Amino acid sequence: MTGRPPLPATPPALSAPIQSLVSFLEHEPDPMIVLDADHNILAANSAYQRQFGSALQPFIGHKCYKVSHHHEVPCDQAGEHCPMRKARQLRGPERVLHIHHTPRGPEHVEVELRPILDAAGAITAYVERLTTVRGASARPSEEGLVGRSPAFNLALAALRRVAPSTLPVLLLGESGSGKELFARAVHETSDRAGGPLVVVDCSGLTETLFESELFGHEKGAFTGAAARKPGLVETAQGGTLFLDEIGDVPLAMQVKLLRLIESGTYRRVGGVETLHANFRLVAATHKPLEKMMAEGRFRQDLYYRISVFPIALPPLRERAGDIALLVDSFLRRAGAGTRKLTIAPDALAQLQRRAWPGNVRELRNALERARLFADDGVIRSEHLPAAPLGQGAAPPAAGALAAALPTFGGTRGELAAHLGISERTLYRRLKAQGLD
Ligand SMILES: Nc1ncnc2c1ncn2[C@@H]1O[C@H](COP(=O)(O)OP(=O)(O)OP(=O)(O)O)[C@@H](O)[C@H]1O
Repeated sequence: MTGRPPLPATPPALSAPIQSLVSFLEHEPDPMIVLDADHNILAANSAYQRQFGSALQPFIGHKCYKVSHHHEVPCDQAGEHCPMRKARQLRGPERVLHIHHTPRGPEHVEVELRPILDAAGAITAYVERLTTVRGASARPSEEGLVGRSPAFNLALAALRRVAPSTLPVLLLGESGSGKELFARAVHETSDRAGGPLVVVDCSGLTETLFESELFGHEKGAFTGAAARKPGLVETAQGGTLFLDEIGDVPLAMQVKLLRLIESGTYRRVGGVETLHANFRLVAATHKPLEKMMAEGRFRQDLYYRISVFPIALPPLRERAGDIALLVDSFLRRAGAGTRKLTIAPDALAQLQRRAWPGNVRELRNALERARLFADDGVIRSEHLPAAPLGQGAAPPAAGALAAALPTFGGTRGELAAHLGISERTLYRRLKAQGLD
């Protein structure tokens, strides 16, 4: 009746309780495996065989770290977190985010490991449930978030923890580091994914505009209000409200925002009716909110409301290991439907050395530009924008300064201008490099 493929041959040593466990797991829709305390895979259910099984890589009787990571030693000896070790200590479940080798290539996989205890309380086996993470890709992808560096994985793991809850999320990161993409991923991984995601760019909105955009207005509320207009809070009903650049909300509006978040109610501009809001809040900023709070530029009560679950998004220079993956993804996106674009190794190396103050957005723009010059479909060094002098990644910048100093005939002020940095920065860098 099940129509499922039979369980694979299991080692004869399986005890009766473990055998019952295996047949129980067979009816689970998620991929699951049973492991012994020595990391050996004893059995796998059909869902696992469908998603992760491969004729080229047998798994029964093999070590989990060998199958999933191609490691020769357990994960904690290869620089990763081993959930088995923690589950053994806790004698309870442990969940981690790993990158696994799969028949499709590397994938972000959430691993939950549970120890199975016998009547005497001894651990007899472990059950591992694997959930493929959607919305973030560890291999080149034509859409969404891509990344697999430790810094990126940390932010992704935090996102996976918070997304299913109703807690507000605060995304902290430099411009172009992916805050909006992360906000989308929070929404899409939450149980509000079927509802709307409403993005509000708080920068550049005056007080009055902010209020009428957010809360809407009644007909005749102000000159030009010819009809009633619903606000973005109303549009976000049942979904997620993403307040981008929340650090730019004027002080006078911060108190209205606080009231909205605290009471869950609001009024349209010019209206008397109290409306009930129903949204999950995600906010983002590149500004130092704590410092602004200390200076009285950001309300403390609002800060504590929105910062329940902060996620720091790494700047691109802290995840240079992802540059090749991002480049590959953007070239696929740019070349979709037309010709295939590739990049020469030295051009890629050049991109990997850059500091990228504009982060992923700047990298994407550099490639967009470069492809217009790549007549034969290969992006080469000469197609890339020249790195601003003194602004590359640390080693070349240091080199640029040391090289410029003896040959530069002008004053220090002129040298600073030539390098595109302030005189103060120049002095600081000279001092740091012992060149002063
Ligand atoms: N991890 C990532 N994978 C793929 N693309 C990314 C990633 N991070 C950012 N991008 C791309 O970089 C660009 C900038 O990202 P995004 O708009 O999310 O940044 P931001 O931090 O919100 O920027 P800003 O603060 O300027 O609004 C977008 O085109 C986005 O698709």
